[in-house]
Amino acid sequence: MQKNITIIGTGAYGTALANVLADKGNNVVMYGVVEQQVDDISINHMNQSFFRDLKLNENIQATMDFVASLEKAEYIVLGVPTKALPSVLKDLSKYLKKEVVIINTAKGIDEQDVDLLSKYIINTLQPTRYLKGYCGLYGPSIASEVASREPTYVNIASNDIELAKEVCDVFTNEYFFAKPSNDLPACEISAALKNVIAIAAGMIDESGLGDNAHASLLTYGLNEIYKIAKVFGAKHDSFTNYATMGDLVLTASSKKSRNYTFGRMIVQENSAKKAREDCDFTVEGVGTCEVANKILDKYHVESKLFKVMYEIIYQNKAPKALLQALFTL
Ligand SMILES: NC(=O)C1=CN([C@@H]2O[C@H](COP(=O)(O)OP(=O)(O)OC[C@H]3O[C@@H](n4cnc5c(N)ncnc54)[C@H](OP(=O)(O)O)[C@@H]3O)[C@@H](O)[C@H]2O)C=CC1
Ligand SMILES: O=C(CO)COP(=O)(O)O
Repeated sequence: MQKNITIIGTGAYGTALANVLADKGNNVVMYGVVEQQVDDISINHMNQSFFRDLKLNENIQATMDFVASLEKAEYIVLGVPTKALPSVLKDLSKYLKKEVVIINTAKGIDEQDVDLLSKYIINTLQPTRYLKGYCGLYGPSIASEVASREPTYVNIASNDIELAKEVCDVFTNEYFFAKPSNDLPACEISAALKNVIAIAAGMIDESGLGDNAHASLLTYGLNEIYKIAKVFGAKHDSFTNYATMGDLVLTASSKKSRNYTFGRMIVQENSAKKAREDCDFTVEGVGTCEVANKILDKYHVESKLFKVMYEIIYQNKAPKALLQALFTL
């Protein structure tokens, strides 16, 4: 059955998911803060800031009017980066007037409480009494490929598995396949932390260490992610699904990944500081690396990989420290 869905954010992923949902026959309204993107979607049925000449589903509407965008919403997809969530949630708390299911796609960790992003979102919206349910959507899904309607599998994770199944039905179409998971901590912690491993993988590959080293890093990284996710109640069984292993393999191997590309820039410029200054695209792994280190401290977890990545990104340690930490005796 046709659902009314609002997507917050007219960036790469919000737009890709709008296409998925509209192709399924849902009514999709996007809310954006960038006029050029909103107009491009509404008038030209394109979002050329991200997808050049790709034609989007013509039924997608876009607006800069937040209140109007929420009017009919039954489901709200949060399609903004983690750092934008506080302001989006503040606005939602103010303007929500009917019950909605929230589907978050931001890959991050709550920096303030050093805790799950889902907990932060739920705790912020619960007092409104309009939060009907919460899910996270995670998996190996580069936005441009999703927008081009290339086959993609993701997990919809929720503490309420029946809700996860319902939301999977809302998203699944002939090229986008959503599978339910009841392990929200595994999916969301892994979705966030894999971006740091992707930066490390970009560094390893740009250093010319070879495919063996690349695969070894991913194996090591997945184990380190599990060690940290366990703190939040993640189950080991969940570490072979799309949101965990799948997204790590993709993001840490694809030249289309911004985190991986940023890792390569660090080695090219021989400085994470310089790479950060030159980087004009969203790289969630940078912020996540800092919170990951707060988790290590708070919960007394050891991780050589996350520690050295913090030193490289935030303490100006030379990029070669990664190789010394992982590939020397
Ligand atoms: N791109 C991808 O392949 C995938 C991304 N994700 C995740 O999705 C999240 C969003 O990423 P992505 O779409 O790529 O990011 P982008 O940088 O492409 O787009 C983010 C969009 O959100 C806008 N925005 C920022 N603040 C607000 C706000 N307060 N209200 C409304 N819109 C706002 C930005 O505007 P402005 O430019 O002005 O800041 C921009 O249009 C990230 O957490 C990412 O990890 C998940 C899977 C795949
Ligand atoms: O999370 C992603 C794919 O699943 C997108 O990765 P990047 O943010 O590194 O481009």
